[in-house]
Amino acid sequence: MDNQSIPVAQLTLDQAKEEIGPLRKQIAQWGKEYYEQDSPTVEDYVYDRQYQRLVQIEQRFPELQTPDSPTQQVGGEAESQLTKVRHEIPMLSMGDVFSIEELMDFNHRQQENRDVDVEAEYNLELKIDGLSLSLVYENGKLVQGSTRGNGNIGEDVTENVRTIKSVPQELPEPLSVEFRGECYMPKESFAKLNAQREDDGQPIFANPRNAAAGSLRQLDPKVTAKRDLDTFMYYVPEYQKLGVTTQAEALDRMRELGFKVNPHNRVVHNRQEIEDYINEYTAKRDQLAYGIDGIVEKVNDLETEEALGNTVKVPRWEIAYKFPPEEQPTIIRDIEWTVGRTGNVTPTAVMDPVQLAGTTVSRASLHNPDYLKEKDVRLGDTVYLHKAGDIIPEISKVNLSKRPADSEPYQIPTKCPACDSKLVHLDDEVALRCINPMCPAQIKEGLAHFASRNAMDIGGLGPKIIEQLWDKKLIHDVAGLYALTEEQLLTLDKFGEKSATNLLTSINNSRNNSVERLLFGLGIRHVGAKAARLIMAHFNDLDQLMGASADEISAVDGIGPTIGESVETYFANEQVQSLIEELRQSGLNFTYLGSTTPVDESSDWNGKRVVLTGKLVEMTRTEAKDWLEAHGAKVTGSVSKKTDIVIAGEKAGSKLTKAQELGVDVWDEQRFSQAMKEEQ
Ligand SMILES: NC(=O)c1ccc[n+]([C@@H]2O[C@H](COP(=O)([O-])OP(=O)(O)OC[C@H]3O[C@@H](n4cnc5c(N)ncnc54)[C@H](O)[C@@H]3O)[C@@H](O)[C@H]2O)c1
Ligand SMILES: [Zn+2]
Repeated sequence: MDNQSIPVAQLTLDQAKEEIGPLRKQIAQWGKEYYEQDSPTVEDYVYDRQYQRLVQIEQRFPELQTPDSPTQQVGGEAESQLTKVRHEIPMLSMGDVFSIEELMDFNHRQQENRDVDVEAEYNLELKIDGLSLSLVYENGKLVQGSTRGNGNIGEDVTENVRTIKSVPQELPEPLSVEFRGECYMPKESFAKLNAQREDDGQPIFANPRNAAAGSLRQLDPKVTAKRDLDTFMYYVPEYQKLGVTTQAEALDRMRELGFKVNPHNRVVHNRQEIEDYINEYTAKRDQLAYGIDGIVEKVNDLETEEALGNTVKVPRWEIAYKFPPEEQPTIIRDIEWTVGRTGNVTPTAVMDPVQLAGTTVSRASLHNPDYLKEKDVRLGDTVYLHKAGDIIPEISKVNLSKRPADSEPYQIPTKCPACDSKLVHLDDEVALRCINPMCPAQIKEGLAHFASRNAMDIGGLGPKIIEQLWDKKLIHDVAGLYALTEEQLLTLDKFGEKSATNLLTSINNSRNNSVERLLFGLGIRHVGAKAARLIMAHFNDLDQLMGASADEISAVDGIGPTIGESVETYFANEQVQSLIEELRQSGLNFTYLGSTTPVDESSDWNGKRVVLTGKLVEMTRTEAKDWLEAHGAKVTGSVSKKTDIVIAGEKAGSKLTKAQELGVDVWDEQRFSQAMKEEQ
């Protein structure tokens, strides 16, 4: 997607051809994650932006349109193990606009339709953030509930739907009609569910909509029953069967029949009324118990609606106005400092929880003391929170008018929160560090790193287990892992024989790893997975490496003096030497068996061309480069049109300028480090 910077209006046909394939692939992938797996990896408006671009390219170059483009398809495939259901009347998606101007344009175009006489009366409704649901009644009895799926084929969720309290099993009249609406999870239930899942160590849902979808699309209705799902019904395709003529009447009629219908709809006739409604609900949005992501405008007269009809993907009689990305005020309650593996001590703001773009946010990184001082964030301050890069919660600014009178500048700690030793700034780094080698926080992080996938790859040894092993004094360094017994493991919380055996097996297997994994796992500063591989491919044996000088190490192709010195200093340390001896006694393999450190091909970074520029704060350039390469990215020295991402640290110069000129995606360090965390 190299041309992304070029406005669609200026694209040549060749450029458009080049861009459109990968763009479609990306959108289809996001769609799959969102619709089928209920687990999106990007925020909605990241998706929307790319989707809009695809729409525009296809409009400008109709010859590039294909029937399998995501712009021609509704949702995802009904791929789960649930039984499939065919929708006699397709369940469609909806067009969207992002401003009142665009909405007015849509209305004008619609009213100028030569075949249909459109009277400008609209019914406005809230756009509920859930998933579409179809309910079929025969003779007044609920006979089928289904999801939208790809619009033509959905999933049968009848038994699951029967567990939802707001869905009537029987209507007061013997009607045979299909009703449609939204199944959603109230905000509070969503927050509770996620908190529960976090406690249980299960993955959390990205937003209420995905939580609702994940809960409704269950094989076992008992699971659905435990989730707090609710519904708002809003559409009857065969409205004649209800004897109504307008959308507003249809809603009233559904209410009479015992459905839950959202009370906030309003019939409007002009721009002013539309704007009033939008403004009103933009403001009220946060007070609602359920998530809404916009406003739906529908032609009120149902005969007109029918005459306008649909495209293959969206109705011509309705449109969604999407709310702009959010910013929320909240209050700083605490600033927490955490110690990383390299002793890097970083502040995190802890705030009153707020709903931000569909998720509950209560923490945001403040990165380092300089950043904190620059923002002048203080305890008790009211701040505005938004999602940087559409994903990362970030404090945009302090609301000074609300600063308490007795407020004082925040005091940066001088001592390590984990071991109480004095914190320092190493060679002019912005980062604060604890340099106590016995610091428990660092050792625990070090253990987690040692066990991680690209290092010793010890499955089952996560942070919670490490914490317990540490607290029970069962281990104090990585060598201790190899002395653990089943008996000891059985004393851990919720640890049965099976978990104990599994963990012991993975620890045992790790003894045979090729040595570059061990070298990387030791967590020597600047030595990433790739550097470890290059070094061990050259020295072959850990003893050889330990006998080598900084110069000899730096002489290895691809390894610079910083790494050379760091490795030499590390192995010169007596404590390190006795650790290595212990590891040898434990039977660890010290030789290079040919590279086994995998390049992570499933990573989003695989195949991306990345340029690093400027000074990074949380990590060194080498660390960043190694990490990127281990995730399949190609790190190059200069910016060109082929570059996918430029990661710009502080004081970035000409490369940044060039990237901006070429419109290459520029990321700051925060965004990158967040992405790194998400890949772990
Ligand atoms: N983050 C991601 O990776 C990702 C991927 C795919 C799609 N998405 C998001 O999904 C959305 C597109 O999905 P879509 O095609 O399902 O469209 P949509 O969800 O934006 O709009 C259509 C749906 O709105 C719902 N709706 C809610 N209230 C309604 C009301 N009062 N009247 C009528 N319909 C109402 C219906 O279920 C309907 O199917 C976009 O917001 C997009 O950002 C995100
Ligand atoms: Zn410490």
